[in-house]
Amino acid sequence: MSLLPEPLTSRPKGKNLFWIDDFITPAECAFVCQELEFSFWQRSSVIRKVENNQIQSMHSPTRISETSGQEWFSDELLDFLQVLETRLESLLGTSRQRLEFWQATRYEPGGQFDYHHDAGFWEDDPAGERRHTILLYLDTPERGGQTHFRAQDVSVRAVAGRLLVWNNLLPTGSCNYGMIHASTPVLEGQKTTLVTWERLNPFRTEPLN
Ligand SMILES: O=C(O)CCC(=O)C(=O)O
Ligand SMILES: [Fe+2]
Repeated sequence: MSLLPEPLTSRPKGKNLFWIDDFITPAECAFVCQELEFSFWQRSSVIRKVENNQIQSMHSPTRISETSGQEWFSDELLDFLQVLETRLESLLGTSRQRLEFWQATRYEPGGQFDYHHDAGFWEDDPAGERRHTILLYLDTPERGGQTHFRAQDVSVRAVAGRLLVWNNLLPTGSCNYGMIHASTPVLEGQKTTLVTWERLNPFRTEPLN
């Protein structure tokens, strides 16, 4: 008999999203947060389409948080991500080659990410659109910080160890604008996440480490 809690999957009917509690253990959450403490954090950016369908990454008052990209992660954290990706490959039936590089995000009280779409920018990219968003909550803010899908009327609480996955695309492969979502303001405590996106085609040309 295992003493670890059984992972519990919640899948609201017809909503293109699900979450799994205890996808990683409290000890793993603590380990990742500790490794991230000494990572290099920068103000988070948003993606916009500008003239000629060009994509630009820019700072915006609609996103108040800090981001640390995988290029800043410690070797120990990269080793853990290998284990995590193996779990994700079997969960989603995908290959890690399709995953973008990981980003950590942290929100302090007042931090938020206003309503936006994760897809709709990469129809002409060789790696294709962002099919799935894969979001892992690493800590549990006392108040606020839910991921809110306003057109789906679904709000998911940030709980340490919870994995949230949603599909950004319609069956045709184009952006499902019904998956518009936000990270609602953190009101008390801190919210830290790890996020990646599964593209339709291979994204990584080199191994992780
Ligand atoms: O942190 C969240 O709850 C949502 C994050 C998000 O939407 C994103 O990183 O694209
Ligand atoms: Fe998003």
